[in-house]
Amino acid sequence: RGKCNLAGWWQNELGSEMLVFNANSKGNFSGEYYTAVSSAQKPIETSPLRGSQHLDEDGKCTFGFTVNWSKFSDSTTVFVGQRFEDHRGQEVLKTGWLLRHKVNSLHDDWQATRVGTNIFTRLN
Ligand SMILES: O=C(CCCC[C@@H]1SC[C@@H]2NC(=O)N[C@@H]21)Nc1ccc([N+](=O)[O-])cc1
Repeated sequence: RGKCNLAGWWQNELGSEMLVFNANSKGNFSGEYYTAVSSAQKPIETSPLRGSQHLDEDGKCTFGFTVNWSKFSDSTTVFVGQRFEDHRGQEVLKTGWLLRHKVNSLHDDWQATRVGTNIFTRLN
């Protein structure tokens, strides 16, 4: 883990928040995701995340994690990104994501995957 400790509370520009628990010696971690936005029909609920990170000493580790939108939505998001420190030494997680929601037939598969980016900073 060294300088690349992702554990703690993060927020992104959408107002979503996530709590990341300490990674183990293999770089695997888990946590909880509280999305501020959703296109699902049911009320938003806390959802589990699982991921893995590199354990670079320089603090610029890459990582990925999957959020299973548990009960409120039949969908899954995978985030992939890297940790940086900005000019003020503030930690930033630059991420890209793919959001796959369940569709009822192969004919609808074309519309099932959304893509985007999120920037996370530590929740003060
Ligand atoms: O809405 C959802 C589940 C919640 C997704 C939140 C996304 S994850 C990437 C981005 N970063 C965040 O912090 N929050 C958003 N599932 C869903 C989406 C679309 C449809 N659909 O039918 O179109 C159904 C369910």
